[in-house]
Formats: sequence, C-alpha cells, structure tokens
Amino acid sequence: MSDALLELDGVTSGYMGDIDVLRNVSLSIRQGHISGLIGLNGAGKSTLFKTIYGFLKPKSGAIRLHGQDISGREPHTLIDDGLWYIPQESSLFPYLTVEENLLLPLQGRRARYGDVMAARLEDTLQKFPVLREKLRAQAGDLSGGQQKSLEFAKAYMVQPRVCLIDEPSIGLAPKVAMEVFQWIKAFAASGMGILLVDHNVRRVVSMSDHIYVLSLGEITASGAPEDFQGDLHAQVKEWLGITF
Ligand SMILES: Nc1ncnc2c1ncn2[C@@H]1O[C@H](COP(=O)(O)OP(=O)(O)OP(=O)(O)O)[C@@H](O)[C@H]1O
Repeated sequence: MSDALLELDGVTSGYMGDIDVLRNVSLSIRQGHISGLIGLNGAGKSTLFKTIYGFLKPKSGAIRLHGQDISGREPHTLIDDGLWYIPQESSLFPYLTVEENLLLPLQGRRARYGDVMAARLEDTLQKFPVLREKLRAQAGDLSGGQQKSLEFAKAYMVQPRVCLIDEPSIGLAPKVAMEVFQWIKAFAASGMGILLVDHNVRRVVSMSDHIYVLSLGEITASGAPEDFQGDLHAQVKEWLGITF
C-alpha cells in the first residue's frame, strides 16, 4: 500500500469539451515532504491545483486523499478531510478584519475546532507576529506581504495534512519571499505534505524532496533534487522540451 497522503493516478482534465489540459498525470505527496512542480507558463500547473481541489472534475483517472477517491468532490468537503489550497490569487475577504479572516474557516467547523479556536489563534499570532497589531484592520488594507502572511496564517489555523501552494512568492519583495519559503519549510517540518509551484525554479528545486516537471499537460520528468542539480538552466530547458 502506498504511503502517499495525496495521490494522482492517470488524471486527465480540462475546461471544455475534448480539449485536455492535463493528460494522464500521476504524482504523489507524502507526509512532511515538499513536492515541487515546475513547468512553463500554460503548462497546466494551476489547472492541476484546480483539479485536485475540486474546481474541475477529472475526465479520467483517480485522485486519492488518504487512500479515498476524492475526484470531483466539493472543495469545502476536502477541507474537512485535511486538504487546503493557497491559490496564486488572494483567497481573503478584503472587507473582513484580519481576525475574522483567520477565524472564518474554523467557525464553520465548530465540532472540530470549537475547543481549540482561541488557543489556535494565539499560537498563529505568535508565528505571524505582524498580524497581531493588524487584527482589527480590514484584510484589503494590508500590504501585499502582510496579505500573504494572512494567507499562510489562515492555513496554519486550519493545520491541514496536505497543502497546495500556487506561486506564493509572485509579486513579493525578495525579503518577504524568503519568509514565505521559510513558512513552507516549517509547514513541511510539522508533518504537512506540500505541493509547491513557484516561478523561482532554483528555489523550488533546492527546497523540495521530490520534483515533477509538467510540460504541455504531461509529467515529463520527476525525481529527487540530487537528480536535478548541476547546470539547472540547461536541464530545465531539456525537461521542458525547449530547443533554441
Ligand atoms: N478557465 C479556463 N478556461 C479555458 N482554458 C483555460 C482556463 N484556465 C486556463 N486555461 C488554459 O489551460 C492551459 C493551462 O493553463 P494553466 O493556467 O493551468 O497553466 P500554468 O502552468 O498554471 O501557467 P501560468 O504559469 O501562466 O499560471 C492554458 O492553455 C490556458 O489557456
């Protein structure tokens, strides 16, 4: 039996009719591991996230979370089963305060979180101190870096078993981006399984336990980071099928 938390087995998916954006994609995410996904613009990385998280229903193949097939399940039910998604675009409610944004996912799940909500909030504010002084501020009034902190703090509040993270460093100053990568490492160190996409390929390769290369909707290479060291620039071109 596989020890993967999340597993894709031959998944084919797309937005309309007979146009397949993802073709026969198989990958797995293990506890405490970062799986890095790299690919050119338009390769299908965001489509892969949307398919796993239930926004798109696979045409074929299976997506298993803790061994259960979740293909096509509603996103909110996946949260209950320990899956969380930090999308490239904001998932915050801009007119709610920082505190309301943090508590919202837990308030809808009182049976699970009712007893731990206050302690979880305090723990989260210790991990993300910048948010403590902004608790009563509207999320939409925060800077870009603070909003990204809030996205990760929200995930920390829920403490999922698997976290999908799409382009977390895009548009951030280098210092803030470094902080974001530290949070991701801390998430994995706490036992979370991570699927990470970022345009900073060198960073993704250096911090992942396993790499997948997605090219035109197909996984064209995969392996341990050691297999991906050396002349990264030339290798990336080869994996992605770029010839000049
Ligand atoms: N809502 C949609 N409807 C139809 N086609 C879409 C939709 N979203 C994306 N696509 C198409 O699916 C393909 C893959 O796009 P996707 O956004 O998944 O790629 P990506 O690897 O995440 O690229 P990027 O790095 O630019 O975000 C592209 O050809 C894109 O035009």
